[in-house]
Amino acid sequence: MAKQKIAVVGAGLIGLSTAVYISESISKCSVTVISDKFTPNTTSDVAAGMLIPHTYQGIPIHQQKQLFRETFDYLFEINNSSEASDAGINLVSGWQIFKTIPDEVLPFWSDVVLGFRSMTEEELKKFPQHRFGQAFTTLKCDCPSYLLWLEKRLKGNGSQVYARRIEDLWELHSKYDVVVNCSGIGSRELMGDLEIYPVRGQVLKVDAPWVNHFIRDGDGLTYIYPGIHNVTLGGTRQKDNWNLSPDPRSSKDIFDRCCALEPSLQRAQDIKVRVGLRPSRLAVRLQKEILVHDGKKLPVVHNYGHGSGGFSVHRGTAKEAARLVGECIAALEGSSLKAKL
Ligand SMILES: Cc1cc2nc3c(=O)[nH]c(=O)nc-3n(C[C@H](O)[C@H](O)[C@H](O)COP(=O)(O)OP(=O)(O)OC[C@H]3O[C@@H](n4cnc5c(N)ncnc54)[C@H](O)[C@@H]3O)c2cc1C
Ligand SMILES: O=C([O-])CC(=O)C(=O)O
Repeated sequence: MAKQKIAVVGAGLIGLSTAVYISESISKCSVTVISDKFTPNTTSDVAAGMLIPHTYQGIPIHQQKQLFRETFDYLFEINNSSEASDAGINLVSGWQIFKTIPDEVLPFWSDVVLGFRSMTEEELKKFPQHRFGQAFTTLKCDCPSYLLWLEKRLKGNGSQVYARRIEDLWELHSKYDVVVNCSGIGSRELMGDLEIYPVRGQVLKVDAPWVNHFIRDGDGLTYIYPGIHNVTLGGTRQKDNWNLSPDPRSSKDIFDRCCALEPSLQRAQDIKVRVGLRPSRLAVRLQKEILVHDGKKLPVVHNYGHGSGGFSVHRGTAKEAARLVGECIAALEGSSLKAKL
């Protein structure tokens, strides 16, 4: 039987990781990634890349935990291999601190990260404004390195990668059997999905190599995340704001908030400002859809809407998207067999 041709739209974290999963798990297909932007110009490049889950209101907690666990285990294996530095993956320990005791003292992901415990009184002395904290070790991606590594893996296994903007998924019908839509915030226009909205995030990427412990305020607004090449200082969360230009007042506010938690950051050098639009939705859209037009059918698998947590769940959602692609291929093969009989 001829190989089924799969087009993946989008070359951010979700498109590339989904394309890698499909190409490495389904032998009877060829994979092509088509995207208008590539690293270093995607939202995924702006992210801090920390594996700390955000809660999706529209997904049952046990499923979110499973998506996180699959992603953590996958990246932990890379971290423990000689690929770690090429892939830009490292382990990082640190603190999530709270001004008041949170409702969830033990979050659902506490037994997936490593060594989760409450902070001691001694540790909390560093943060006089905060009353409670969680200490743990998790993984961090250097996002541009990880995206390049995924792209290299894809090209290495014979997949194709093209730069092109898609206005309508039907453009792909004549050449591809199944389309996988990983266009992130682009799905608002491409699919007319009004459930997806941007949450603007501005961060600073700074040089401060002496900072090697992460600090995250539990309010989710202020964070200091040391990575392989720089430290990410955050942030902002501005719902429905599409502005990709850096705002100098936000930069000063972020810097001041981070210095209040880690005063040594006053000496940080080489400060770069980055802005990204989190593709936010009540739940990730991880679903099969058969588009029908003029009697023709186009099987589509959607995988978009990861909001603030794409890095934390990407491998899990890639696996589920690949399973749905497998179902589409089985249905196509079944119908072509029927047509021959
Ligand atoms: C400031 C900030 C910090 C973050 N920190 C973290 C973190 O620490 N941990 C975490 O888990 N998550 C974090 N995130 C969230 C994470 O970045 C996102 O969830 C993730 O990057 C989404 O990936 P994506 O591939 O869906 O989107 P994108 O990276 O936006 O990729 C979408 C792709 O689709 C392409 N595309 C769109 N429309 C079309 C079209 N019509 N035709 C062709 N191509 C198209 C785009 O060019 C792009 O290549 C952060 C986000 C921000 C903004
Ligand atoms: O909240 C965090 O710790 C980082 C993040 O995911 C974001 O800014 O979206």
